[in-house]
Amino acid sequence: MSTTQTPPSPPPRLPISVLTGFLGSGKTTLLSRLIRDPAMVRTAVVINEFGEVGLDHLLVEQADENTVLMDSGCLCCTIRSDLAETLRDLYMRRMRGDIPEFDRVVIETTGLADPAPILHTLMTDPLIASRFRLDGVVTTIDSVHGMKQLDEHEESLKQAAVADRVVLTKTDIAEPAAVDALRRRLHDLNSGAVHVDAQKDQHLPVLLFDAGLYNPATKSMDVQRWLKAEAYEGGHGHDHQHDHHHSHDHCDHDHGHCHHDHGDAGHEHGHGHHHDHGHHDHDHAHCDHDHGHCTHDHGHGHHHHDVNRHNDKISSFVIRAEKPLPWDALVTFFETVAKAQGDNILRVKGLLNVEEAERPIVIHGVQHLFHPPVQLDAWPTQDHSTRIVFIVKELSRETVQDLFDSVVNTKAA
Ligand SMILES: Nc1nc2c(ncn2[C@@H]2O[C@H](COP(=O)(O)OP(=O)(O)OP(=O)(O)O)[C@@H](O)[C@H]2O)c(=O)[nH]1
Repeated sequence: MSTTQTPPSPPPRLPISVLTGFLGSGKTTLLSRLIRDPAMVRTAVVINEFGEVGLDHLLVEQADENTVLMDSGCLCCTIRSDLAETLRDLYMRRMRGDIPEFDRVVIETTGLADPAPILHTLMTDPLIASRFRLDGVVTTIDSVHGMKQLDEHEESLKQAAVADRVVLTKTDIAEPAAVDALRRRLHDLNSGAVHVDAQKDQHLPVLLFDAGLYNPATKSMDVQRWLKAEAYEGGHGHDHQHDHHHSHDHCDHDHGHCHHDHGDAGHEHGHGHHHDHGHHDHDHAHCDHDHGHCTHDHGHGHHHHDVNRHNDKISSFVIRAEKPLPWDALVTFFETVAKAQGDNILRVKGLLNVEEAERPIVIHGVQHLFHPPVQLDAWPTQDHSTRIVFIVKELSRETVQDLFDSVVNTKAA
């Protein structure tokens, strides 16, 4: 057989990272740092306006009025009429050779954007979905105002809830106790996200990108790193292992808090400092609550997302089943949950043990839309249970679990 008979394989889909975050939370500041970084070579960054990232002295070449090349090798382009058109256009110009080849895209969203429709576009527009894949959502959170924004703006909550990477900004000007309280709240909202500190962390491109299922470092599907079911179930130990160097001390810090809360909280309150801003009083209230809650978690080995200490409408949990499940039943479950609760489901990620399949199956959904399932080569660990992570709004774990039990009938398992 000659190799010429092999049909050409489709070009690999380019990873897209969506950068979101509330108004003024530091997206542009983060981007202007990123585009100067040599590790951003062969990255196309879609920004709202050139002016805001201060490109002038870094500019190497202007490809056209919408696109410039930086001396870091990063390509910057401004958004055209809408995101879908911008991406299609970018891809075509890359194909034609009008602009340098790029291997990755980063998209800046506007501060008030609900990320779900953006993720929707990426998944449903046929031309986009066949050429790009969502690598991950990066969300900037303002350490000074973030707590208040989470309280008052649902978009801010959603942005934090769907994040794969949470970037805490302005930690240089926020009270350490407020930053800690914010970290704990973010951990409760979405415990699988890796936390990055915009002020302290170096090597941002490495920390922020390659959050998806495919791990370019190992050239394989890294489902453990991506799914992080243990983190959503409150299993702290596992998370550390799989966060590897990316999460380093911040994530340790997060988790450490739940263990050391008593001491830390005592310390924070004992000092009675920083009542200079109104919102700090507010933070303290959160801290008090945190303190008690963590005791509860550890004392009972309880899943801490069930009771949301902030009354956030958003929560995350894992549905788990030990025995292999019939594919039909799983499909019915996903269809039913999507139909009944699609608007309340922000993200679903799952590793499935399917009766009819020899190997594990991975699914990934945003609201009522699901990516085509992917079959892995092997189970990542000895644990062959089905684990489905749900990040939801105004939807209880019981509702989803009941539906799962009634459709998939695992109660006896
Ligand atoms: N001290 C400090 N200031 C920061 C940090 N990050 C951002 N800022 C400042 O916060 C303000 C808002 O930052 P931007 O980067 O413009 O925020 P943005 O999210 O792009 O804002 P919008 O485009 O309005 O949504 C600017 O004055 C920044 O200089 C940080 O880590 N520390």
